[in-house]
Amino acid sequence: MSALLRLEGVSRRFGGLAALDSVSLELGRGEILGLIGPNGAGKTTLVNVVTGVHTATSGRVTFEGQDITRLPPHRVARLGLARTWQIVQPFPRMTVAENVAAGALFAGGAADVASALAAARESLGFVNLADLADAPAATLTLARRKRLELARALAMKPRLIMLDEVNAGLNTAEIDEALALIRRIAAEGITIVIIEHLMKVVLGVSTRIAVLHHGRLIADGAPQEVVRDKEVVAAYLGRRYAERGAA
Ligand SMILES: Nc1ncnc2c1ncn2[C@@H]1O[C@H](COP(=O)(O)OP(=O)(O)OP(=O)(O)O)[C@@H](O)[C@H]1O
Repeated sequence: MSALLRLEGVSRRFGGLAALDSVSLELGRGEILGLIGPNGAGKTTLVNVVTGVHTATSGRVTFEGQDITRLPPHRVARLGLARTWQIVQPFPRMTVAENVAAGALFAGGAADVASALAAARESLGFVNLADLADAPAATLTLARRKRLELARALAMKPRLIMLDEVNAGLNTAEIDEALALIRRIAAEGITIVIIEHLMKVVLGVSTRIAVLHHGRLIADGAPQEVVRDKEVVAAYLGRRYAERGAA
């Protein structure tokens, strides 16, 4: 089966810093890839390079066999590749539904405003925010703004969704809800890349884990193998986590 997303030797430099250093990675349809690594490892940069926010300094990115390395964000979105942003910034005066509809229009998933608003209400229902559809986005709590962000990405009708720390700052009950929601997204047939620091979430949903460290891919494989990998433990998880995990 051909890969849905493929990165071949992708590097991205910012001045003298290699935020991504020759990363090669393949993602198959239906996978849930947990992308982990320390702060500054290059995770968000990888999402930015794939979604056209930044252009790779070298290397190649293909989506469903099409070269997307130099496409701008709206063209990437129109191919069915949606993402969430780590820092959630909805248009504050627009309603929750209007914010989500804007995403559907951006990605070309809706032909006009009325169908974009219909798609928005559907995805707000999916993330359990339907009752706040007509509230101004500025009134939402952080946890709800994160769900709005997810709804906005889902309204684009993506085949692949890249989730950048959608669960940061949630409490235990909210984390369980988030896990259930990610599984429901996967059950819709949407392939997922999830950047996440909460290992409970990463291990709870990922079918595979990839680890970045200083812009390099240092591990990529089955979750239980990756979390025992010596380099991953040294760079990110720490010995205490590994001992707890093994126990
Ligand atoms: N636009 C930019 N200009 C300059 N440097 C950047 C830019 N974006 C990212 N970087 C740098 O690239 C490196 C990788 O950053 P990135 O945000 O991708 O890491 P991350 O793994 O997502 O980190 P975190 O877990 O803290 O979100 C960091 O050193 C960061 O400072």
